[in-house]
Amino acid sequence: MTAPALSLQDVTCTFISRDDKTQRYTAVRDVTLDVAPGEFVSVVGPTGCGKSTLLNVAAGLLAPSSGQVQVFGAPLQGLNARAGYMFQAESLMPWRTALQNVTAGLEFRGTPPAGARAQAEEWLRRVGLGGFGDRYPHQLSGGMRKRTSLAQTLVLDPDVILMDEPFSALDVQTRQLMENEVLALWAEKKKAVLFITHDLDEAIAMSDRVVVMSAGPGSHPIGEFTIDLPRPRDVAEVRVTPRFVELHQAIWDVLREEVLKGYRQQLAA
Ligand SMILES: Nc1ncnc2c1ncn2[C@@H]1O[C@H](COP(=O)(O)OP(=O)(O)OP(=O)(O)O)[C@@H](O)[C@H]1O
Repeated sequence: MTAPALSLQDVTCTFISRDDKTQRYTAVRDVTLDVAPGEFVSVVGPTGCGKSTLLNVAAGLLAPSSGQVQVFGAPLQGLNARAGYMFQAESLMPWRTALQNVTAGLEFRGTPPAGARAQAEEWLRRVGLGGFGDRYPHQLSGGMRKRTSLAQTLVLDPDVILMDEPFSALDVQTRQLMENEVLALWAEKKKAVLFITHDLDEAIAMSDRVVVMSAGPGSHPIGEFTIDLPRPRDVAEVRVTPRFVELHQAIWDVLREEVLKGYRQQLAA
């Protein structure tokens, strides 16, 4: 049996409160989650339940308080060199052009400049920004900046792609375009994807599997659903199919109570 591309095993993350050092908060507890090579898995859950924490653990940016992480069967130590990470926030350097932003990671890796430039140009073209390499981030629309970030992530050819609500800042139409583009790129290369979102529609439309997290503290998976919708998918069209509606209903039945719990906790805080 092939090892999972990413495997979180009994991962617990406890933080020390910034205001009161005697206070501890366990964001996630005993989380076990695998992503197979080529599999697209989404994690949904109420706000503040620890989704970003899990992604940070998978990226090797945060060491779990207990439990372990394996990447293609090997224990993760330090940064996850086989993973590419796409954040919710802007990740572009404003003083570099789109092309220079995409080449940055390759240069850092030591790719010779001509090769780095050729690969970056190819990726900008693939994300639909062929003629925009010389623009600075402030000269690009929000969607174009996201496309540049996507090229910046994919140019490094990561085996595992970690995405933390990458399109939440976009308008609905641009978002759906980007979701379809990501699915098309993913279908070409079939990398393992761990995708964090609070949007259940997005999770179902994109994924092979949706994992539902409970509200915190001590958040953990409470449901797992295989998304058997045929591919290739158009994220807008698939949402109106009877099977999508059925899956949405089944997942929402599990998620609803957790979202309400999370909301009450936020109000109390
Ligand atoms: N470095 C830290 N120190 C202290 N507490 C933290 C730290 N990082 C996260 N937390 C807490 O852990 C919990 C989980 O945070 P996290 O950002 O992972 O949740 P999330 O599910 O991604 O939230 P959202 O959906 O709102 O983006 C939150 O209560 C947060 O305040």
